[in-house]
Amino acid sequence: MIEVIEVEKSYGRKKILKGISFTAKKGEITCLIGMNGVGKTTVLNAIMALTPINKGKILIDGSPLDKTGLEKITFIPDTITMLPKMTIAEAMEFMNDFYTYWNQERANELLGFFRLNRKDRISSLSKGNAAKVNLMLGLALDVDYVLMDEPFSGIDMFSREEITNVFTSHLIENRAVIITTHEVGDIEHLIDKVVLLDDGLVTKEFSAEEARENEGKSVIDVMREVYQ
Ligand SMILES: Nc1ncnc2c1ncn2[C@@H]1O[C@H](COP(=O)(O)OP(=O)(O)OP(=O)(O)O)[C@@H](O)[C@H]1O
Repeated sequence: MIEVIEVEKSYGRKKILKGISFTAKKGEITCLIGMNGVGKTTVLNAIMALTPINKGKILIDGSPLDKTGLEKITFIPDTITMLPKMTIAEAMEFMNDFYTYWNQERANELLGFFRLNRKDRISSLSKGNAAKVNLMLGLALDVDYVLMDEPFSGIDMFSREEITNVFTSHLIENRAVIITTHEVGDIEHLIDKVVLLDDGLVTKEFSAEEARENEGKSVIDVMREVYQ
């Protein structure tokens, strides 16, 4: 489990996170939802220790973040970080050389799943295919925790569909996934847990299924209540 406990973060004098707490469990997709600029990426960066926090704690499987904890997590940023001149095959080789937990079999399966051509250059990819390569590179690591920053942002409907299909496949099962988004739309049915962020705080953390079954509310219904 990832536990984010009372985390505070300022950039200069601007306080972005004012004491954020939530958990993300294995076998669940946790969705961090909030308007643009609320601090979703900052939360992911804090979990990955890419940005120092001012207060609070982040625990991975009960322990503070250290090198071992970080090796259990993959962070899939919202833009591809591979060199544009690389082919997909070269990007895969790079990941294989760099990461102990790279799983070539899983990478090949993801390539097939997304119908990607390993000879294509990163620079020649459409936005949708670049997003798929990005996901393939992150998901091919055999790690328990997957952080995805806006995986659906700015891509067409069919690519979105293919990407959502990955979430319901065995390629994800048993991992803890944290996704950030500012629009829930067509991923609503995939989400197990919702964490709503507003003005530096978690305004609500709830199970999507419980809201549906107990209150007959969709995630969007709950968001309307909280934000309006
Ligand atoms: N390195 C930085 N230095 C200063 N300010 C920053 C830095 N990174 C982010 N910010 C500011 O912190 C706030 C939160 O940014 P963040 O990217 O975490 O938001 P977000 O919720 O992910 O937004 P979006 O949905 O637009 O991606 C924004 O006001 C942003 O301008």
